[in-house]
Amino acid sequence: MYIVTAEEMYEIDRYAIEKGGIEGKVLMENAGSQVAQQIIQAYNTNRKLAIVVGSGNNGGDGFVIARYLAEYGYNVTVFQLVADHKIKGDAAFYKQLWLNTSDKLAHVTDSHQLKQRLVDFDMVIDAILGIGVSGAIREPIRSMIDVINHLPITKISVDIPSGLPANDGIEVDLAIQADQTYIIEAPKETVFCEDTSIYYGEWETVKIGVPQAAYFEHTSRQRWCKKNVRATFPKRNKYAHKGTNGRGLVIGGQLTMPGAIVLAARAALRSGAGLITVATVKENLPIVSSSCIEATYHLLPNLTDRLTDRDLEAFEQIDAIAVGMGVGRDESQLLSDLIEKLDKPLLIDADSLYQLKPLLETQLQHEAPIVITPHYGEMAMLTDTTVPKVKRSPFSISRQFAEKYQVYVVLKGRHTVITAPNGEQIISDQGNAGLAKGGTGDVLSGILLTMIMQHKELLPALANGCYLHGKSADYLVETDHTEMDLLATDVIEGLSQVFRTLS
Ligand SMILES: NC(=O)C1=CN([C@@H]2O[C@H](COP(=O)(O)OP(=O)(O)OC[C@H]3O[C@@H](n4cnc5c(N)ncnc54)[C@H](O)[C@@H]3O)[C@@H](O)[C@H]2O)[C@@H](O)CC1
Ligand SMILES: Nc1ncnc2c1ncn2[C@@H]1O[C@H](COP(=O)(O)OP(=O)(O)O)[C@@H](O)[C@H]1O
Ligand SMILES: [K+]
Repeated sequence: MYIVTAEEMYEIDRYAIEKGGIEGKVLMENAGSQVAQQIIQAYNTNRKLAIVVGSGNNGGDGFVIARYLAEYGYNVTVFQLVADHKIKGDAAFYKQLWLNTSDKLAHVTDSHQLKQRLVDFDMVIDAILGIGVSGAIREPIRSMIDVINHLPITKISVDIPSGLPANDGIEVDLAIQADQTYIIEAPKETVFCEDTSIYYGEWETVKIGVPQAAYFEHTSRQRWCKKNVRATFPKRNKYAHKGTNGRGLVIGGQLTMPGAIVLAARAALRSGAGLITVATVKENLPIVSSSCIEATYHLLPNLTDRLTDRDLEAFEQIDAIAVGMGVGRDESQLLSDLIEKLDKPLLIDADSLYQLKPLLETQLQHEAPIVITPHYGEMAMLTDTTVPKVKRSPFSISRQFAEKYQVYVVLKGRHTVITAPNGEQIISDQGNAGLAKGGTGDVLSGILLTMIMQHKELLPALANGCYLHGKSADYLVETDHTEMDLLATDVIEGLSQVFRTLS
């Protein structure tokens, strides 16, 4: 499933019209009829429906919906919130079709009037503003949105809750708080941003006949589903041996944080790595090795000093490295050596992201790919901004960072945004609030390390790793656990169930 900005959606519509040969009117008819079908399936006909329409094509969709629902037997009234001359083009055409069969069109020009008129209704269908919204919401629409939000009736938005921007990075002024949104064709970026997803309520997409080719040409952002995992997950070779399944190195677990590296190592092994070596400090060897007996060990005097020739030689056999889980935040020569002296795919997580920050000022001398896995706080630190700004702009901040430093970015959260150095993006929205607990990020790093070693292409590798991690948590809260008691170690154990669903 593709995810779009407003500009991309307009380009996609244009493609459908100009190259696909589908008239704009047909697209609007399809949009309205498809939304009406969804409403027919979800809500019975004894409801009294108000459809509020604005000046643009979103309002045009509203007139089409009105016609279909009235034909089906609903009691429908359309409230036009703008002057007649503002309704133009296809929207005006569908307004006329509505008037040909119904006299239930009321002009409402102020919010008091709207409030009085809507008290008799059970449900309001919001076709006031679509993706064409720009700037602060102007009066009288502003007060009207406020009135609708305060009505104790079901609110259904068409395409996008009116007032909400489609693109990330824009501060929300005022928007309809919908119970349900029927999104036309493709979810917009704000569906997946923490501060804005709430406005959509439940959401579903309706297809209106836009050719897939339009998406290939105009967007490079998609939501990762089981279908994508199945299509890209590498098959286990019958004749595989441990060497062919990847030799990974995890570096971390200083004195006060031995658990972090155990979680990463065990998660890497559970997700299919052939061999995992844990590089950690001598003092922690007993606890770490007894918790992960399948791994091999490489001892380091501390986790910040330069790597010796002996270390570099030992790491030469390694296919990929993950560093940062419980290494502490002191300045690190070790991280610079990993970047400059070992040309292996390198995943940088947790504390090592703090150590990476000063190194970003000089060009990163690393041919093999670098993957960083920050949560919002770490991303805010890396980009000298605030957590609220990262939450508002997860797509754009990730893209700017990935393109500027030519790294892969896995920005972790309820919706994890994965970005390639060329700006291509994937959203992974599996998982639940049970994952909001210390250690789950370490588990993700271990899983991602294995995926990096086993896939040919890195973006699907990272997306598949995030899918496994989130799906394991989802499976666990549906069976033996809840969002309260779920532990990072459980997420490792849940992986086997997820693998079963993939075969
Ligand atoms: N071919 C197409 O373009 C299709 C468009 N569709 C619908 O059309 C919508 C987009 O249509 P439009 O581009 O006409 O955009 P809108 O329907 O969002 O309307 C934009 C108009 O709203 C008003 N407006 C914008 N910002 C405002 C603000 N801050 N305060 C008050 N009023 C404001 C302005 O009059 C502006 O011209 C989509 O969301 C979707 O619902 C669908 O019908 C499918 C096909
Ligand atoms: N509410 C949530 N819903 C879904 N996933 C979540 C939620 N909270 C956290 N996660 C996931 O859990 C992991 C937490 O990582 P992180 O914050 O680095 O944890 P830690 O550093 O303690 O191991 C990330 O993969 C994130 O996407
Ligand atoms: K709307």
